Amino acid sequence: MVRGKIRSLSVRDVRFPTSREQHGSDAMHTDPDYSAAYVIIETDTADGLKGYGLTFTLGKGTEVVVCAIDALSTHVVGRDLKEIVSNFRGFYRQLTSDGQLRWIGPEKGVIHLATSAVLNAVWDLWAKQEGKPLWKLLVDMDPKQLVSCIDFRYITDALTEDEAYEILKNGKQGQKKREEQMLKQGYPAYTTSCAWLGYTDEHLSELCTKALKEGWTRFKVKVGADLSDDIRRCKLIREIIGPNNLMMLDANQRWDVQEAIEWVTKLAAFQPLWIEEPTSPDDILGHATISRALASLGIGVATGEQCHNKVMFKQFLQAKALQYLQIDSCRLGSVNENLSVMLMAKKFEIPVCPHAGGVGLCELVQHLILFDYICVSGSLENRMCEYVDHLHEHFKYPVVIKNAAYAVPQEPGYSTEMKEESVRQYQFPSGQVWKELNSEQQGKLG
Ligand SMILES: C[C@H](O)[C@@H](O)[C@@H](O)[C@H](O)C(=O)O
Ligand SMILES: [Mg+2]
Repeated sequence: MVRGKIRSLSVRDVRFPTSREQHGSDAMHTDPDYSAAYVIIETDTADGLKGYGLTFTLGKGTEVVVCAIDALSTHVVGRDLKEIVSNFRGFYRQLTSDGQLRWIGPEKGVIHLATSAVLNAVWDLWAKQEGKPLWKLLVDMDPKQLVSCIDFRYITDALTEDEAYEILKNGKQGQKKREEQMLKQGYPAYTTSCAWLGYTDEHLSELCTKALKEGWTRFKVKVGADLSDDIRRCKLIREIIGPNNLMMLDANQRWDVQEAIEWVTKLAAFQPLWIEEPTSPDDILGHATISRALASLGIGVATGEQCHNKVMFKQFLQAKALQYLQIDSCRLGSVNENLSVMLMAKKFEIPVCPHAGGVGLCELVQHLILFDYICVSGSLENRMCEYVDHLHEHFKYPVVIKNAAYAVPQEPGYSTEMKEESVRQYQFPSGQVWKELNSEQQGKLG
């Protein structure tokens, strides 16, 4: 049973020097240090359970998010957990409507990433207190209660509370069977680990060959910086993976609208399933234009990792501007806002294929996509969840991949807890790893 008053909220700046080996590199983020603003909430109960939450960031951005989390903590500390979850919509509204802080959002950018980290910690704690993994907490919840976690303000023209309730009620049909199926076979995944933009051809060939042997059948390739490089790399990968496996492309917002159409048309011969983030993540009509232009080539548009809230997703759906919707567990306002987006996607019949990777994103989003399959979409058609093979060793309950699918997590909580030793080592700038990198740098300079 949910219990206790929140006694403290602390936040740490944890960074991993992934840029040194070009892990995570793409056409716009050439030196990403995968990082997390990592939140811990403690209660006054004697059970010792804590809530862990995070949001994914890159290097320097983390310190700004940490400040925003500190600023939000006044809404959390001193609050009764039962009171929060029994009016979760109200609590969400309170966090996102702070009369002063909303000016630096609202519901977007740094302040929204901070909101997500805080709420992720609350969901983790709630699931732990119930003794269930988060996906199971959601699956077992009554549709009325699920709906009560969602703030419908700004989306009722696309999805009303009654419609959301209907979708969830209908989703009950066959739920047990789908849950068992997931426990047996896991949720299908694709890999992005083989073809970061900064990898050499040799390295990506090695990684692709190895991934194929491990049973991967779906591969994402970074593109967008140089057309002749893209043609060479896509050709190489298509040759390795063969004609029947899936290839997806990701340009990370590099192009203008017309440029995107022309560039992707030149890559069409390699039969990509989608082009991800072809242009600015805010350009809904631009994405719609690209979608229309590429439809006859059989290439869809995917986006969402930097789609900052449910209003944006609503418009993407209304404008038919995406064919694959990529929710993100840490960019949207936690489970609450992700629920609303999954339900809108169901109504508009668009498959949800979550963004993952980074640090912790796979750990978190696996819970959401399991819920989506079991209770909302009920379908695996055109659906898969991203997987990236980095930094899982720092989590207490890391994701498990079996036969290119996410094995269903069993431990109570949202899989957000990091190993204390990792947090200590990688905390910026005082952790041992950063101290050593810093003195190495000083040595080079001196
Ligand atoms: C900077 C990051 O690694 C991004 O390149 C990454 O999130 C990527 O867009 C993805 O789809 O996984
Ligand atoms: Mg991407």
